[in-house]
Amino acid sequence: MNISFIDTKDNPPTPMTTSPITSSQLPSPKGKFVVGHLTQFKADNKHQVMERWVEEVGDLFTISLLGKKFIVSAKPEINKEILRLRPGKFRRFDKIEEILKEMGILGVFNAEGEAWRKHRLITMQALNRQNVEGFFPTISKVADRLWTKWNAMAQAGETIDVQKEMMRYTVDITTEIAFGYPMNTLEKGEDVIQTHLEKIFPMINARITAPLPLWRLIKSKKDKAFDTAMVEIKSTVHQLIEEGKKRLVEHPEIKDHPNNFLEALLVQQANEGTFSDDEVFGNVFTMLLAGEDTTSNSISWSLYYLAQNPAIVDKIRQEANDIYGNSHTPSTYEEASALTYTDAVVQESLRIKPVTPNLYMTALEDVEIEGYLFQKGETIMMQNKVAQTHPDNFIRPDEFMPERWISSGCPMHGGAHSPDIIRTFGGGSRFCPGKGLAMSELVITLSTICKNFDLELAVRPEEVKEVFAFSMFPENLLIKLKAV
Ligand code: HEM
Repeated sequence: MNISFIDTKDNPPTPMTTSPITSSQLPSPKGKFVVGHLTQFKADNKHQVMERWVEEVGDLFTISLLGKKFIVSAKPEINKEILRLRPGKFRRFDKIEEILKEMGILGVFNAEGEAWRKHRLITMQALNRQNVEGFFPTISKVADRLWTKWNAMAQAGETIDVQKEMMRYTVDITTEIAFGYPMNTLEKGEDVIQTHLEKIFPMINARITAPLPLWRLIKSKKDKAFDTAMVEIKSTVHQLIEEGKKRLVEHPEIKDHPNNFLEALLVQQANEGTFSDDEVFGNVFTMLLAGEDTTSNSISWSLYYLAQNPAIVDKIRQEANDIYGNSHTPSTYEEASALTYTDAVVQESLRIKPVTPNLYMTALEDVEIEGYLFQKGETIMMQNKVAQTHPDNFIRPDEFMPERWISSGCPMHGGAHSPDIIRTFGGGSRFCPGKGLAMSELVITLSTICKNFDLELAVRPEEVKEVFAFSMFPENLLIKLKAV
């Protein structure tokens, strides 16, 4: 049975000067009796469902999932303020903390309040500019491996399953940077850690978005496989922690120049004793969780557009030839940093296809923002992609135009351009600390690919679907390559 909620799209509630609007006064899309909007929300493209609702009822509304009310906000000024008011007045949706803790993961992503600060500090140090520069040889080595592999695939006329390939590529980079584990899934195929991670990541998403925690009552085959994978990963990382501690004693100079994130955490643990082994594990695992899918899916989305825009590929190639003409990949961090056109391509891709189109936050107290009152305990599902692809903020928003990020020579000069509303990396004090590393990986990878190959979509553009599972990825993205 369908019931009608108030639809106030043509006549939205406007904040009065004296009493702010509360969630009970907000409109709602049409839902179903008892389950509310659950049936539509269960889809793996729930971000698109919510974007459709924004078109139907406006940019601030409520939905109901099994009787629990959630606020959906696509208002950039409200979302920015919510992100800014953490950790004091808002927190990440508590289900994320609950699920990760249940899995034995305690790190910067799911810590809150004061506990979060100590995790944040060390994460920021480990991912600072100097260390990102130090990670360059790892990225460059794996990019070179990608070139070797894709060159062979191009010669053989093979079709490339981009998302799958990019997962392997970034897991190789991230595991080495996170804990010095030299994985080579690109060339050697299956790796025991990779196989476990492939079971763990989708399950985290499934549990965070599950309406009921059924796995606590009865364990499915997948739940059992997940438990085994978690035990294996923990034992591997704890073994690496022991080896790292030994290295630190044998080579005290590591204290000044930790080679990876795990070593940086162990130095902190030895100096201040503020981190338990479980917290060291939690943060190393968080690096994998936060840094892998996001980066690999962002590269995949960029390739989706590049495979349809040979003129942009030409420009990236031209820039690569000018800067590092004789090698397959940039040879130094300085060369990679000079790839400004490629950087613009990356920024455009992160604008138009943010792999994190939504972020969920809960109010820790009553907070009034822009005439709306968010009450203690209410959860706000922020839909940030909407503003990033809206004509008020970006001229011709649905077109892939890297030039909009280059101020000199920008053909859209004078048109709408609001870089401040981009939330692909979040905002406020919990802004993504891995942005520098991610940008570096993206630029080096795209430059390497375009310098060496012409790309062509092997499917029609409309056959590539946006799917959301912890982050948003292009399903069915197949391309063909031709070596140049
Ligand atoms: C294109 C790639 C990436 C995207 C789009 C991305 C996006 C995000 C977003 C949206 C958040 C939440 C921010 C907020 O709540 O305000 C976040 C948090 C985080 N990201 Fe990233 N990320 C990327 C890559 C990385 C990488 C490579 C790493 C590290 C290896 C990383 C580590 C983290 C961590 C540790 C947090 C939690 C920070 C905190 O809660 O204080 N991310 N990221």
